[in-house]
Amino acid sequence: MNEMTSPIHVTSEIGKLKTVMLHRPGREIENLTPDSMERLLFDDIPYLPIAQEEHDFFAQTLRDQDIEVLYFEKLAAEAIADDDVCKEFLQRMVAESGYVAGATHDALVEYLSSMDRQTMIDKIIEGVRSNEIDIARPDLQLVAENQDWPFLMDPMPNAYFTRDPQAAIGEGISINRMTFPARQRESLITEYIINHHPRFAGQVPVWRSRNHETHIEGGDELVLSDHVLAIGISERTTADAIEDIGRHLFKNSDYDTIVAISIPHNHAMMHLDTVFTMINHDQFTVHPAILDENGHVDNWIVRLGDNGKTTFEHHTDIKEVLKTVLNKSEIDLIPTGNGDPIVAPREQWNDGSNTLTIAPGEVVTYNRNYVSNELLREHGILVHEVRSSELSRGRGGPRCMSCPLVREDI
Ligand SMILES: NC(=[NH2+])NCCC[C@H](N)C(=O)O
Repeated sequence: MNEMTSPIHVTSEIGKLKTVMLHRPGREIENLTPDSMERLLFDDIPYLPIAQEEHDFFAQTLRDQDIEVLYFEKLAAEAIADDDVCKEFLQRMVAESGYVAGATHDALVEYLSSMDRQTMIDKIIEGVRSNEIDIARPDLQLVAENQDWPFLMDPMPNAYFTRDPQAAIGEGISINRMTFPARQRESLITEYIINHHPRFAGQVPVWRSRNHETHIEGGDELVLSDHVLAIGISERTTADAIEDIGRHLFKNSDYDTIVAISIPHNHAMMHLDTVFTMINHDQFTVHPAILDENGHVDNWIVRLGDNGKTTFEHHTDIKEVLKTVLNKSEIDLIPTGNGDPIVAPREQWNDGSNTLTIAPGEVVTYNRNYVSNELLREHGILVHEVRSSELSRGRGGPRCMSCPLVREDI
């Protein structure tokens, strides 16, 4: 199958983007509080109406480039159109929210079942407050555990970072086991979209499902070419998960090489794509803080050896590794914030390295990172800037906020 017939087709980070999945931030954002935001992986509370304006501007910027924009929440509502599928989905969603059976479980299922499909999905993402439903005979869980917590079902404020719960690779997808409870239910929604939405059902190989103990997130999964991936070993992605997805890809797809890159395990750099992105055939952005004084970073080339086992080779010179695996004579690594000791960390914090490439040498970035943007232009890149005051408070930029589903081959 090729990009014309397959619902998913992503053989690079840079091929002309044709179809992308976004989520428009909704009332889940207004369910953040100072007490919950850290656990919900936010550093501040965005002002929703402006965040939505900014997000609409982002979506329109993509549409203006002839990119088809699909919305996660809409696909989800369509995926559960069938009554039995919807029932099963609700059962699993409420269970993963902490209620396997009992009065609270029953009340939540009944409450959500009374809504039309779109309202139901929006509500699940928004979260359900304790005072929204009357539970006549509370169960032990409600009485003993939920006293001080205002939610029966937690909001999913990170849903607008559609990059992470899944990643399109070739004609297939990885449906990700997320690291933190704050995000784990997002990929349950993905699972229903892939298994039940008519656009995808039965047509998309799943390279790795969310039924795993070790985790991997889309922000760490970079598709460098039609046979090479780069995957971050990070706060969110374990080496075990990388080898696991490698075993499946090496056997069942054209992918034969993974460059596993070790990055610091911290909140500012939670995924590889916050410090390293591909923007052209031979150009990358890189945050200088992941490199040592020689410009090196620990990385391993993972391949398939004899007898179905993976092999790995340790390297440090990432430039040389990229030249080898991509078969290029030169690689241009463009430092975030021009490598300045103040500008680089400041702009990285607001996703100055998190570029979404929409065609070779053409990217979408946040307008606030003006030093990095200027530098990209000096390196010959065409930059579309989008508004970023409120969206950036969730620690994600244009790459995090988008899940490419179809790109042209390069
Ligand atoms: N691909 C990315 N870098 N995504 C950023 C996600 C940010 C989100 N608040 C989280 O911590 O999960």
